[in-house]
Amino acid sequence: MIELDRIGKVCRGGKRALDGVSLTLGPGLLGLLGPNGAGKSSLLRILATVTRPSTGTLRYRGADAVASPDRLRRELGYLPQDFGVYPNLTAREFLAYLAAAKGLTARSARARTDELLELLNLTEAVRRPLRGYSGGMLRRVGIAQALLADPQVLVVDEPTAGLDPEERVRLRNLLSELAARRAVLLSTHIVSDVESTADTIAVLARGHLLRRGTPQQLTGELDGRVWELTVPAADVPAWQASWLVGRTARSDGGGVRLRLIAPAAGPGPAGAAPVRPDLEDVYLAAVHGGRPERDGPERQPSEREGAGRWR
Ligand SMILES: Nc1ncnc2c1ncn2[C@@H]1O[C@H](COP(=O)(O)OP(=O)(O)OP(=O)(O)O)[C@@H](O)[C@H]1O
Repeated sequence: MIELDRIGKVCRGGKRALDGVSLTLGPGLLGLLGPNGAGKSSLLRILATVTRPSTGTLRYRGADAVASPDRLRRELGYLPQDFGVYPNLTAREFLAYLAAAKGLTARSARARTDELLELLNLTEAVRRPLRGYSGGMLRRVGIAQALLADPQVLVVDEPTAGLDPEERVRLRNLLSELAARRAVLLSTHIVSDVESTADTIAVLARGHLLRRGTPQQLTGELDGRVWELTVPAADVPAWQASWLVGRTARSDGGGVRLRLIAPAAGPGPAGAAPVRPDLEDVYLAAVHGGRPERDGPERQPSEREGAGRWR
């Protein structure tokens, strides 16, 4: 449906936000994971044709969408990260205004607005000005505006930022439902936003696409590389210096349970138990290359230390 081929973006001042990113987007939910500054927003702005790539091509249904963006613009809904509203308008007035700007007739705008207010559970608040809405309600208004033209493609940039856990779950479920009938791209730095709902995951860091696949494929790639063991609390910094440490948890006996991600499959440290990799491990391994967080990318494990250690 949408093909990005070797997309690069150099920002004003020379900063390279994206470098050679190739990605296809089809029906279903694609979760774009990456830390702050990875280039997610830059990629989404290019997809939404708000900005042009410096290099590479963007194609929609086979046609060049940089040279001729009209069709993609008509068929794409976009919720930017810094989505703003007119605080004195009600949700209905705001959506009606945007529907008019998108060229919907007054009649279809009214029908579509009512439908979306219902879908996004905003009917009760419909007479109140937007300035009194919670963060979660405003995100839902943001999703509603992105859905006004019943888009084939929905692109949402960090939509769960600032939401409480309940609102986060509701939004996650809604996006998953919407992805049943269209292509949805959801960017986030929070693994749990996409863990149970994404059909495909892509991991972006430092402007590069590091991984892409189904959650099963990506976790399968880490088989034999994730370990857990309990260590005394005082030893945690030493482990963190030589291993990529994922989740930690206090254990009953006063120690700390560590989750270790090795750069390659091999024997784990003495006393460690192999565990099933999850998407958080995939994300950390991709972003840090399986190395301890403080290490530079060129570091290699010494043979004496075994496959798992980087010292
Ligand atoms: N207009 C711009 N001018 C200069 N640098 C920019 C511009 N837009 C983005 N950048 C830089 O490009 C890199 C990628 O930014 P981008 O906003 O795309 O990342 P992100 O993954 O969306 O992160 P965040 O979640 O923090 O917004 C960052 O280092 C950012 O500072």
